[in-house]
Amino acid sequence: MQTYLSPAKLNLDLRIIGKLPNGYHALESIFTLIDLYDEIRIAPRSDRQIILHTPTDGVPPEHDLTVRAAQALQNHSGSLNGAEIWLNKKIPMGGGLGGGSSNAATVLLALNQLWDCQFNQAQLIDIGVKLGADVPFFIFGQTAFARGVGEQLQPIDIPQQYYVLVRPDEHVATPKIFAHPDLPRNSPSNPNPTWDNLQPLRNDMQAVVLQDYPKVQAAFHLLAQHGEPRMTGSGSCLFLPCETPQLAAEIQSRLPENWQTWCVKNITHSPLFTLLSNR
Ligand SMILES: C[C@@](CO)(OP(=O)(O)O)[C@H](O)COP(=O)(O)OP(=O)(O)OC[C@H]1O[C@@H](n2ccc(N)nc2=O)[C@H](O)[C@@H]1O
Ligand SMILES: Nc1ncnc2c1ncn2[C@@H]1O[C@H](COP(=O)(O)OP(=O)(O)O)[C@@H](O)[C@H]1O
Repeated sequence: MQTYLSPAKLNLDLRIIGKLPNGYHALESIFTLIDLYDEIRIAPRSDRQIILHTPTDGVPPEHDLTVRAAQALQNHSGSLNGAEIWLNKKIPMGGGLGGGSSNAATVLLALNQLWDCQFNQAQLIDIGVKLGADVPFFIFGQTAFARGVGEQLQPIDIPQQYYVLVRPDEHVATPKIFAHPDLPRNSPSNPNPTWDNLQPLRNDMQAVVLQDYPKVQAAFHLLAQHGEPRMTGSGSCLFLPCETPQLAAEIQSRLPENWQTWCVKNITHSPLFTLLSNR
């Protein structure tokens, strides 16, 4: 049985450029993968049952994005197969790291191969976006500039970076931030995005989160003593870019011991990239 690594993401830059007809916000964002992974083992079954052997606290198995992704693929392909799934979660949930979306993308890519569905990348993205706005990026599987709600993707070159990643002890409700009256919603669109012309990088959701969540603000100010931290997605995780892994480790060692912290780096491609033979 194969083990698949399901990576986390950071939004290195995130701008809100307007609203879409369906009320969702139109975003432009640099997404990168980082080397913090959940592990997923999958064994195909010859009946249609989908069994998650390792439910996560607080997530009923039928709501788990691994199960929902497998069911979505069954529905779209008409496959008569099923799957047994084991999920070892290491990516904190609800922190803007996209773990659930990554798990969904991993299951779609793996079962597309194991069930021989032969969907190409664009077809899997169409199936995936209905499970969550970040799923298309994880199927795309490489550093990307995203538009729309995150489903229009193009590759973008970015430098190798190391990050101190911090999970403040606070849960930020994404819908509340998108509905916030003070959220900026009119950043100009960038027709030709590059790493250089997007400087200085920013996250349009950050100011309202810092304003409303004191623990995120406190973590931000402490990290700011060592560099220029930013928030990923709608938070609450913060990352501090560092030029070397040594510097990241040294800064991490000076942070309060009761904080949840990691030293991570960006990776150019997902470990799942090779599963898409039919790009
Ligand atoms: C902000 C981002 C950036 O990567 O990441 P996360 O913080 O979730 O990791 C995503 O766009 C998060 O998209 P997604 O994960 O699908 O958001 P959900 O929690 O499902 O959205 C909750 C609610 O936020 C609003 N919403 C969401 C996305 C969007 N582009 N515009 C919106 O207005 C909608 O009202 C939606 O019902
Ligand atoms: N396999 C899964 N892993 C993580 N979260 C999941 C999963 N399945 C369902 N969820 C739900 O999705 C929510 C968002 O999770 P996640 O993608 O990790 O965070 P975020 O959207 O902040 O990046 C979780 O709070 C949880 O309720």
